[in-house]
Amino acid sequence: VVEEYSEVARHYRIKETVGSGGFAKVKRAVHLPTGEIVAIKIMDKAALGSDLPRVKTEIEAMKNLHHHHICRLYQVIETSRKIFMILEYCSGGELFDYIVQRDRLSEGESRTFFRQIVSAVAYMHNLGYAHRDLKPENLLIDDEQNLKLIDFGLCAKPKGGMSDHLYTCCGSPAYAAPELIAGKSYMGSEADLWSMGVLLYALLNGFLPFDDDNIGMLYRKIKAGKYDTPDWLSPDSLILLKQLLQVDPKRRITVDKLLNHSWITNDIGVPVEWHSKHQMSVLDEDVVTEMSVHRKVSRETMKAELEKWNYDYLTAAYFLLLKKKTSGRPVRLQMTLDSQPHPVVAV
Ligand SMILES: Cn1cc(Br)cc1C(=O)Nc1[nH]nc2c1CN(C(=O)N[C@H](CN1CCCC1)c1ccccc1)C21CC1
Repeated sequence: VVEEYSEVARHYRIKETVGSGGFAKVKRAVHLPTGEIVAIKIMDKAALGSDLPRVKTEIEAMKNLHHHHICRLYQVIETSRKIFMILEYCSGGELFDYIVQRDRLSEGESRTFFRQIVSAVAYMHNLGYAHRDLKPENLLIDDEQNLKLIDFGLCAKPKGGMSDHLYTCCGSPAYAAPELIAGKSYMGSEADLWSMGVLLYALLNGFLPFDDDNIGMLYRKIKAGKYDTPDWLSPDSLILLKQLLQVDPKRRITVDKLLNHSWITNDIGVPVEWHSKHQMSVLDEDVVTEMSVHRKVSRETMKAELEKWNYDYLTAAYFLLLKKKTSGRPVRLQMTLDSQPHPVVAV
């Protein structure tokens, strides 16, 4: 087992497990060169079996998705038996647990979170991706109360663009759109909007619009599209829920219409900004300086290496130094294990 972790252990000190799912587990870790906290998603290739393509899908998608409300991928390490995804750490855990702990959220808090979800989904849809598994378990809260979207194993980027239809039935039943469970061909983007309706309902009520222990009954409820409307729901939120939980996908609201929807802009006044705050085209000069000095190479050499975006330890060091800079911490790399001078034995 040791050799499986040797590559990871060179740059990371692995801490406790924060989540374990079917074929993967997630551990908190420290990135030794910067001291930054990260999350490492560890998957055993043998245990993955036929699910291995999902991991490749997730990795390829995350390499193209750079957004402040999408969990960032820093590095990928593949050994003979394991795949390690080094990802952004969110200390607030899952939105799901946050809602459960509070029973339900106020309209104001629901709006703050929902705007962040709209921002991430609008960014994805405008890049031609559909998430297809939107639910509170896949939204993490970071240390600044920002939501970060995770789990892109089911996301799709139809070859023919967003107008192309998808066929694979996937995602979690309670959040699945009627056309998806009807087995019809469907648009990933339209299915995402339905899931956002289920999400908004869960934020505002603390329970699901369609729920049943019997999967057949659950499907019938979803296809009927009828849900309870507790008296604490405002008229505006009822209107928005109705536009999202439209059984006919062609009549369902699109994410572009959501950006300046009256419920979305209530009390805030401005539409949702979906463009990414992360820009990838220009490398940050301070970070390049620190890295080129630390590795004793010219800035040009370091820039050329970084622009390959290999998602190796250089990519991780770049992103984590940049995160330090934006958080106002010093842009400094510590000596890592392999570049540490060997301990001199005290004579
Ligand atoms: C729960 N929790 C409590 C604290 Br404090 C921090 C966390 C926490 O999970 N933090 C965290 N930061 N970054 C991540 C996580 C969890 N995490 C995850 O990717 N978590 C998902 C959660 N999915 C939701 C539905 C099924 C599984 C996961 C996927 C596979 C195996 C285990 C967990 C990442 C790596 C992106």
